[in-house]
Formats: sequence, structure tokens, C-alpha cells
Amino acid sequence: DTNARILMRFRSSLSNASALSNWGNESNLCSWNGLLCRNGQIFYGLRLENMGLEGKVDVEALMELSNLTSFSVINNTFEGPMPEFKKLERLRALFLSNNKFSDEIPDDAFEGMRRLKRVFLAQNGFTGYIPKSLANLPRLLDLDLHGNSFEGNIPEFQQKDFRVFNLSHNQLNGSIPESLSHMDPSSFAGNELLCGIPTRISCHNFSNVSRSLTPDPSSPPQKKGKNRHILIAVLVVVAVVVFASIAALILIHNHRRKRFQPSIPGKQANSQSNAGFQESQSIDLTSDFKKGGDGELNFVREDRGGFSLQDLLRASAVVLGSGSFGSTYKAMILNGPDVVVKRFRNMNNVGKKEFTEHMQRLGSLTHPNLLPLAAFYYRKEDKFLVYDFGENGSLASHLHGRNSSELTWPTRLKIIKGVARGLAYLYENFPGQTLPHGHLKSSNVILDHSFEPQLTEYGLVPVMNRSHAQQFMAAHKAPEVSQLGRPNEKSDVWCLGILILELLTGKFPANYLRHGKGGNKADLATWVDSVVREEWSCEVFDNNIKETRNREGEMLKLLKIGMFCCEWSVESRWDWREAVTKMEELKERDNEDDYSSYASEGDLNSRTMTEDEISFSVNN
Ligand SMILES: Nc1ncnc2c1ncn2[C@@H]1O[C@H](COP(=O)(O)OP(=O)(O)OP(=O)(O)O)[C@@H](O)[C@H]1O
Repeated sequence: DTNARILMRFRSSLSNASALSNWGNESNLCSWNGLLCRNGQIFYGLRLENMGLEGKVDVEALMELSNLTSFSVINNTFEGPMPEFKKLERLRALFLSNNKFSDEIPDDAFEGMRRLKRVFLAQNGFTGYIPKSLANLPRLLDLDLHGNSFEGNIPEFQQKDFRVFNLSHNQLNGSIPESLSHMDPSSFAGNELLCGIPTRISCHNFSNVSRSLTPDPSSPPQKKGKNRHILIAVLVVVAVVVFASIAALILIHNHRRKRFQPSIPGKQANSQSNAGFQESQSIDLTSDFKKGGDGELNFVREDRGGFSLQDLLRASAVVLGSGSFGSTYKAMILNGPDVVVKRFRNMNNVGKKEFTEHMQRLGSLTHPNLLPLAAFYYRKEDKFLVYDFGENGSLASHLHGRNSSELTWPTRLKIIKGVARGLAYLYENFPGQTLPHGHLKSSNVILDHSFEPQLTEYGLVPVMNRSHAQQFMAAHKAPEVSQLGRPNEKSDVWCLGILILELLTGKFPANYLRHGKGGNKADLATWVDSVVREEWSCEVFDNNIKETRNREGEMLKLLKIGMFCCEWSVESRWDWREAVTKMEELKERDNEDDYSSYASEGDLNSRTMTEDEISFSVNN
């Protein structure tokens, strides 16, 4: 049978397959929707994403496709148990995320899949244990199981060096195997009953609960039902206690608000502006400011002001988020501006005089792409910085929130050019600083009503406690930090590169960051590089911009800039001037001459990068 006939048979078991209506012309298989071909000729994969497909995945038909190495049905509505993919022994990549697959996956479901490197089962309804055969895959590099209902202990993985590893938001419990202790904590988030390194929860505290919840691997499957009941009972008790505490806090809080804060009719909390995706919560700033401090709000620029500390304390306030340095509030001042108050707990690197001088220098910076620092409040133990409020929240909240489709290619280009201009201004006007920004990341890019970006939390390195900076500041995630022990003048450029890649791929960099023994060994840049080199080629681009025709040349140029900024070796990494100059040259649309070289190969979806185009990429 020819591939064409086999594929038609495969399609016949799907329902709602209108997206595959152009399948049929046997002489040009590579023009069929969702088919991946190398060099436009050799069929090697199916990429049936976002097509509303449902029905049966006919694995028997797929078995007959001798070249099939990649299979993706991400973002469809397939349901029921996972099909028997182990029959496809040649498969290298399996993507089933964002469907409605459910039930337990048999322990031997991946047995014999010796070539399988990438397994994405996220955001489905899988239950039961993580199958042992998955943990035993010899070549596994990317594993994403987040957002399911996997339970029980995490098995010992044979493979230790992952590029992507995400088990977050399941119901796993017990101690994390030592072989995974170098992973980023976010890989395990949302599994309330996991303990051990890297969760920072000692298994000792958990021993009683986890002993009763951790299934004995040798126990028969029906024991799982009993464990589930115990888990539910524990969760119900925890939920009741939490609920009662919240109710009590709300009562106390309302009482205090009545005393200290007149409510402001018509003013609403900005509920979409946090990258932590938590809902806004009303709070009372009074208690935070009252203890200690010199009682003064120190304004650092003449064009801001018009309100006093008392006005700020009387303002109604909501929590926008809680980052690595402390909480961030939005304060709505009566007859005054909305401002953002950010509390920093680890800012004791310099004394009060130096701190004040540094804040005044920051206050003197003025650029359309910098969020102005308006004032500060000094206390020995913590500091409060007051910034303008950005109406549209952070870039992170848009990019990774529900409305990421608003971010069209022209908007993304405008944002990243603005970021580059803000950064260039910092470099030119803040000389003598190793890291003029130091904490450049998408939650520190604030957007105004027209999506013009403004950088925030810039220039804070000199006043930040060193150990805290090392642990949490974005520039300290650059690879030279693990090689040289400290960031250098190109570490901000690394952050700019990561931001470019995040903007183009729509991927959250923290999910790709992994700590190896010698420091960070993988990140979004490594992932992009590997994808560009491997079978998915240009498919790194976020779905929301992928279909933009006549822009692919410019998008590729930005991808290259991002990768040059993310060169591991500092010598080969671009410096900020080169990156900014190249970004200024980017246009919304391809110019006719450039475009003709891409047009013959179709749009980005089916285009493979040439060797030449990827030769610039990251060395690692
Ligand atoms: N000036 C601002 N205007 C509007 N929203 C803001 C402003 N500053 C911060 N935010 C929002 O508040 C959220 C929380 O900010 P916060 O700085 O506490 O956390 P973060 O940036 O995620 O982490 P970090 O502490 O590492 O900077 C941000 O994600 C952003 O959405």
C-alpha cells in the first residue's frame, strides 16, 4: 500500500476531520495539511495540531507508515485511553498534549520504544502511576506530563539529562528520587504531597502522611482506590482549615479597611496584570508602612508627586503578585494617580545614604520605554519602591495568559523593539554598571494602553543583597555565571535573547531552565536550538504568529538575533549595540526581494531552515 492510501485509511477513523479535506492528491503528499516532509519531499511525520479532531487514532494504519518518526495531535479533542503507540517502534517524538485522553497508562505502554526522545502528554486526564516503561526509555530527552492526575511515587528515571522535564500539577506524592534532585522546583509544582529536594519540603514532615499515601509498588492495583480515599479525606480536612482561616482573615481585614481605608467607587483592581496568574486581593498597606521607617515618602523626580504618605496609606490597594523579592501592590490614590508599590526584602547591600543616592539616579532616568520610579520608602529591613502603574499589565501575563492571540506579530515586534530601545538607553545613561538592567524578563516588561513596553526593576543590582541577587535575578541565569561565578556585561544581552525567544515561541523560559551539577545546563535557548536543528525546524514559532504570511523572513531574522544573543560563549555572543542595531532594521513585512527566496518554499509551517541559517546557532 502507498503512504497516501494508508493515510487516507488513517483519516477515515477520525471524526470532525474537515481540516484534512485537502488530503487526496497522491502525487503531492507533502502538500497535504499536517504532513511533515524533509526537503519538501520525504514524509516523516504527522503534525495534526489545533484541528478539532476527535475519534479513533488508528495505530494499526500508522504502523504501516515506515518513515513515521514524529506524531502530534496537540490541542484536539481525542478522548479515552492512550492508544497503543508502542507498536510504532520507530517513533522519536510523541505529542498528545491538550486533549481529553484519560485513564491509567499501562506500565508497559512505552516498552520497546528505544528511539523515543520526546514525550508530551500534558493537560489531559491521565490517571494512575507514571508508567515504568516511560522511566526506562533509554533516549528520553523531553518529558512533559503536567496537568494530569498522575498519582503515586515518581519512578527512578534511567535518563538523567533532560532538556524538558515537567511533572507539575498532578497528584504525585512521596519523595522525589535523588537522581532528579537537580531539577528546577517548577517541574514538580502543584503536587502538594511531594517532598524532598528540590521542593524545599523536608520528607521528614511528610513522613506520616506520605507513608499512608505512598502506594507500595508491589501492592495490587485495587489498593490505589483506598489510598485515593485517604488522600481525599486529608485534602478535605486541609480545605476546611484553609477556608476557615481565609474567612477569619477576610473578617479581620474588612474590619480594618473600614477604619483605615475609605473605598473608592468605580475603581477596580487590575486582575490581569500578574505573571503569577493569581487573582487580585485587597490588602491594607498601613501595617506594612507603619512599623519603623523614617515616616517619609521620598520622591525622586519632579514630574511625579502630588500625594503624601498618608494618601498612599489611605488608598485602596490590591496585591498584583508576589515575586522573588516580595509582594507588589497596586494602590489607587483618592484624587491621585494609580501607582505600584513594590516591597523589597533583600536590599541591604548599601547604607541609607548610598541607597538614597542610587534611587535619585534611577529617578533621573527618563525614556519612553522605562517605567518611571516615582518614590521610595526606606526601612532598615525592607524598602518600598513606588512606580507608575502600567494599564495593560506585564508582557508575561499577556504571553502566557488567556489572551495571547492579541499579541500579533506587529505587536510583538513593537514590544521587542521598545525593550531594545529601553535597554540601549540604560546602557548609555547608566555607565559604569556591569548590569544596567540585571533583571530583564517578561514579567518586568510592563505594557501601556497601546502595548508600548516599559521596562521595570532596572538598575537594582548595586543595592540588592548579593546572595539574593545570585539566586533570583534574571541575569544570574546566564551560562557564564556557572562558568565564571558571576555575570558580566553581556549577561543582560543573554536575558534579551531569552526574551526574544519567549516572545517568538510563546514558551515560558522557567519551564526550560534546569540546574545541572555544573550550573544551568539547559534553557529555552538550548531547546530552540535543538528544535531548529531537529525535525520541527521553523515550527518553534508560537501558533498565534505562525500563520502570518509574508512576515516569515523577518520573523526568522529576529529568531537569529535571539539566538546570537543567547550564544553560550560570551566571546561569540553579540554585544548590546549589535543586537539593538539589528533589531532596529527589522520590519513588519518581508521586503519583496527577501520574500522571493522564501516564497517558493511555502510558508513557515512547511519551511525547513537551511544549514546556513542554523549555522549561527548556540554552541553547547
Ligand atoms: N508597574 C506595574 N504596572 C502594572 N503591573 C505591574 C507593575 N509592576 C508589576 N506589575 C505586575 O505585578 C506582577 C508581580 O510583580 P512582581 O515584581 O512582584 O513579580 P515578578 O516580576 O514576577 O517577580 P520578581 O520579583 O522576580 O520581579 C507582575 O507580574 C506584573 O504583572
